[in-house]
Amino acid sequence: MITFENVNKTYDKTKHLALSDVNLNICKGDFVFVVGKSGAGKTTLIKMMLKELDPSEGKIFVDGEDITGIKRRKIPFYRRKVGVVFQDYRLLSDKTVYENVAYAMEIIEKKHKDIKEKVPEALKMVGLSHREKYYPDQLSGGEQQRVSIARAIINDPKIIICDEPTGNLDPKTSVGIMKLLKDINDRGTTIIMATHDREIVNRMQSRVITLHGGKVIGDKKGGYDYEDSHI
Ligand SMILES: Nc1ncnc2c1ncn2[C@@H]1O[C@H](COP(=O)(O)OP(=O)(O)OP(=O)(O)O)[C@@H](O)[C@H]1O
Repeated sequence: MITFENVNKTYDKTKHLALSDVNLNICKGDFVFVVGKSGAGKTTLIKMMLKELDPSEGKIFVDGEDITGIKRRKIPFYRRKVGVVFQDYRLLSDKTVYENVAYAMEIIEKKHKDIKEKVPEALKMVGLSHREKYYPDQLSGGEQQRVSIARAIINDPKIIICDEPTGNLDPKTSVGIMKLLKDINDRGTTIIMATHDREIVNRMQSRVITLHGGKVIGDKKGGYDYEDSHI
């Protein structure tokens, strides 16, 4: 589903490699954590999957397509395959919960009838049917993150990429968000999640890709229990 082949990234030609010879293969339906200390390259890796950054060298394939070669005008079509969840939710403050989720369908010109049918379904899935008419600033952090997850799934992406989705949430709320992401994964959506949260990684016992200094230094199923002292 996602393949990195010999990917290198330098932001500045005179500086070090932000990613160095990264080779990865993520399969359909995987739940993958990307971990590593600050500056390890997690965000760089994620931005490449979103086609916000291109590798300096190497290739990235997503769902059989070489995304390094996609023309600029085709990028919005590529991004429809990928849902995104950020640490800071990124909801539109002047739109209600319903409107925030509906907007993701409106911008790709989905029919009004489909929007009316699908948005309530997505809000039900994330447990927020009763908050449809609320604005983001009337919601807790956990509720705002649920809205952003509803927005991420509304166009049925094959992949959801999460950058520190629990970074602003307390442990109990984080557990609820992880349960929701696991439910979405159980329905067949591939999930890639960058996180610093060891407890969550240990609890999930899923695949963990560890980056250090831009290199993949670990890739195995289990917890965040690397012997490597600098992680
Ligand atoms: N726009 C940029 N220009 C120059 N260097 C950058 C840029 N963005 C990131 N870097 C460098 O690339 C390396 C990897 O950064 P990246 O943001 O991917 O790490 P990260 O693991 O996501 O860190 P964090 O956990 O703090 O978000 C770091 O050395 C960083 O300084």
